[in-house]
Amino acid sequence: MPIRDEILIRARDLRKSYGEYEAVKGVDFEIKRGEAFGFLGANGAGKSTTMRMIGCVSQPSGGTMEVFGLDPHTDGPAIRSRLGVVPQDNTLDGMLTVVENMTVYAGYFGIKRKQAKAKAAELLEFVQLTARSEDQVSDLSGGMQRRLAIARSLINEPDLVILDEPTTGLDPQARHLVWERLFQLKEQGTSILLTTHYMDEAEQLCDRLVVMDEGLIIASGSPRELIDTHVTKEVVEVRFSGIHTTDLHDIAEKLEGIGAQIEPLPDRILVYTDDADATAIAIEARGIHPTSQLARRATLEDVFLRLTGRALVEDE
Ligand SMILES: Nc1ncnc2c1ncn2[C@@H]1O[C@H](COP(=O)(O)OP(=O)(O)OP(=O)(O)O)[C@@H](O)[C@H]1O
Repeated sequence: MPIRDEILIRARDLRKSYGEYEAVKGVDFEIKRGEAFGFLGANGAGKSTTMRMIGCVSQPSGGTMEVFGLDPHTDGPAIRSRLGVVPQDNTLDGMLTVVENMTVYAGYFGIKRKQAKAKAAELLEFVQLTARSEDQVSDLSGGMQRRLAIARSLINEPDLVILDEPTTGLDPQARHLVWERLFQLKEQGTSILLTTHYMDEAEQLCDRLVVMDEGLIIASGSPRELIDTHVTKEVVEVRFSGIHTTDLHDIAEKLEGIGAQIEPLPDRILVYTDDADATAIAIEARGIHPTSQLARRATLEDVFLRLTGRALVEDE
C-alpha cells in the first residue's frame, strides 16, 4: 500500500517533564498515512512517554503536536476515538473470555452489540484466535494475549494503531506470529506506529523510524538510510578466546586505522568496513590472530552503538 502525503501526526519541540526530570527533551517528527513508523531506543529513552502523549493519556509539558490535525489538549476524546492502542502493559481482562474482551472494549466506542460481535469475530479470525473465542483470557499464552490485544485495538477501525513494544517478552515463535499479523496490517494500508528496542523488529517492520536516546531523537530515516548514513556496509566481528576485556582494548588500539572505525565490546571487537576481505588480511598483517572473525552486514544495532557508544539491548 502506498504511503500518502497526508500527515497524521506532527510534533514540534515536544517535551514532557515529571517534576524536575525531563523524560522527553524536545522532539520533532511527522508520521504519514499508510506508513509503519518506529521509535527505536533502549529502556527509558522516552518512547512510551511520547506514545502516551500521542494517545492523549498524558499532556505535553511543552512544544506543539497535532494528531489528525487536532489538538491533544482540547480534542482528546476525538483523537482517541480514531486511535487503536496496544499498551506495553497487559490491559486485557483475564477473567473475561476472549470474545468478551473484544465486545466490552467495543462498548467504550459506542459500537452496537450486534455490530461488535460481527467485528470481533472478523478480528479474531485475523489474529488466528477464533478457536479460542470462548476461552478465558487467563488461559491463553503470552503470545496469544498479545495477538488479542492487537485485535482489540482494531475494533474501532482506527486511522492509526500504536503498539508499545509489541513483542517484548515473547518467545521467538510468538514474536513471528505477531510480526506476521503486523505485516498483514501494513499490507492492508493500516498506519502503524510502534516502539521497540529490538533492532530486527524495527528493521523488518518500519518504513521510517527515529532513534531515541535519553529523551532526544538522535537519528531518523528508513532503516537502509540510517545504516548507509551512520555505518559502513559491513562489520567484522573479531573474537579471542580466554582474553580479558582490558586486553581486548589493547588489541583494539593495535587495530586502529583498519576499516572506518574500531569498536571494542566486552567480549569482541567490531571493525566497521566496506571491504571485509581486505580487513581480514590487514588484521593478520598486524600480527594479530583472532580465534574467529565473522563478517556480517551492518544493522540498526550498529547504528545505535555508533551513535551512543552503548548496545541497544544490554540485559537480554
Ligand atoms: N510517571 C512517571 N513519573 C516519573 N518518571 C517517569 C514516569 N514515566 C516515565 N518516567 C521516566 O521517564 C523516562 C522515560 O520513560 P519511558 O517509559 O518513556 O521510556 P521508554 O523508552 O518507553 O522505555 P521502556 O521500554 O522502559 O518503557 C524513564 O527514566 C522513566 O523512569
